[in-house]
Amino acid sequence: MTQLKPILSHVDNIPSAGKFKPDKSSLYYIHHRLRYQTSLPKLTIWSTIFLSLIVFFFFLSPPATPAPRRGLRTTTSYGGSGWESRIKLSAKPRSGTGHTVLVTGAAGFIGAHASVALKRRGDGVVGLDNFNHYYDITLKKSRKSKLLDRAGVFVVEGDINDVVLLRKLFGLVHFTHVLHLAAQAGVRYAMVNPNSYIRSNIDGLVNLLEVVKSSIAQPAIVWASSSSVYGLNSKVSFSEKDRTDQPASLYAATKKAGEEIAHAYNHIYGLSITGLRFFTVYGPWGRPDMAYFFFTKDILNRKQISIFEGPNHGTIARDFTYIDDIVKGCLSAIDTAKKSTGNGGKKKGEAQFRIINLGNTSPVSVHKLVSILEKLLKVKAKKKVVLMPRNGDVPITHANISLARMELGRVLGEVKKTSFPRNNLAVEEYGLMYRV
Ligand SMILES: O=C(O)[C@H]1O[C@H](OP(=O)(O)OP(=O)(O)OC[C@H]2O[C@@H](n3ccc(=O)[nH]c3=O)[C@H](O)[C@@H]2O)[C@H](O)[C@@H](O)[C@@H]1O
Repeated sequence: MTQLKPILSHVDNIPSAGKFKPDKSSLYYIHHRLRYQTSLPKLTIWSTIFLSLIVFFFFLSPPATPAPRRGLRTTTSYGGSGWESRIKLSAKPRSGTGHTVLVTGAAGFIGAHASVALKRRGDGVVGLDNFNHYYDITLKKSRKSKLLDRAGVFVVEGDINDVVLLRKLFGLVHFTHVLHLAAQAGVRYAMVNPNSYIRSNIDGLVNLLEVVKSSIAQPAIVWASSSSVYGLNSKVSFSEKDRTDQPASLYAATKKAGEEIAHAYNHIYGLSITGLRFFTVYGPWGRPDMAYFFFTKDILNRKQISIFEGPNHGTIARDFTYIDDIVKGCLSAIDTAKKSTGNGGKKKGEAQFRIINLGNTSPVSVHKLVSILEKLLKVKAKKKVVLMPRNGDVPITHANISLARMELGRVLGEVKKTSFPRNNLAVEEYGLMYRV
């Protein structure tokens, strides 16, 4: 500051040109000033040429990134009459008695199967999916083009955290139900990317419930919870009455939090909500992060697989549940869901609140899973038995589905006890990955 001040005051005291006998430092200043003044026209010319060149090359070259498509990603570009009419068409049930269902996570494993089943039986369906990169996006795109498009289900590419989009959808269509399956799945990945679980399973859920509760005709909600909420519970089989306050992973904790959040919205706003606790769902078009899927791939590629074991060679087992049974459970939950009692954010009376297990009721050990795969693939697996890492897994899951049988009656009566896998699914799925 002390050095700056004299310099600045000197500059301030420069008189106008001509009446002034410059000292050395003033000369220096004037020299620069003159140079600047004389080079100004030149600078202007060069700048104009330079800018023209930029503009010329900008129009000549192709865009580095594609322009945002209408109705996708950015909230400002949603809409357009074409986009809206496709949504309305997809939302239209075949008959007056059909439901109109918004399926979130429609390009996901369970979402795609459930959307197609709803559409095929005559319900109106609009899908919503953010096509994130948790696993190979080509699989999601293939589910869309080969299952959903063919069945006539329009999928909006967007996020459940996008409130503007959600409001737009609820303004366009009077959904009778929301089948909320969009979530960050996977037990072990929660240690890699914990925030994605909060974003999808907590923030996303709350955003959706906020929009649903404010809508004029509140739809009933059926959503995906998880068997993982039983956590460290050691009592089998798992009944809905058992404790669920000891999650073993952040994933499980977010699903449990979801159940509590759902209860609050049911209590305050009269939203009809059914949470389905899915037990390790498998089948065609399944998720590549699940053991049956990557075991198949690795066995075929002669790569070593790790089989988890508990302490003292304890068996690790899962109540693997076939996708068709889960889809039946979802549809039945929709059919038996009572209407929400509120509208526009106001509760008019008590509303239905359910939490229901959906599982096969016959746990299969990981060893058994691998031996079934070996038999089907006709390849001996390179197995390495390792102590189950403490990264969210639990030793065993086993569903008690008495409540499902009671509540979902008609449809779940058909759930058969299946041997695992019911057919050559894992192999089919592997083939599928290579066709996409
Ligand atoms: O039912 C559920 O609630 C959960 O089911 C699955 O989670 P998980 O049962 O862990 O399914 P996989 O990841 O396919 O694992 C199946 C079995 O293989 C075991 N495993 C996994 C990976 C591995 O390398 N080795 C191994 O032995 C696991 O411990 C587990 O017993 C899903 O990934 C979750 O999204 C879902 O919520």
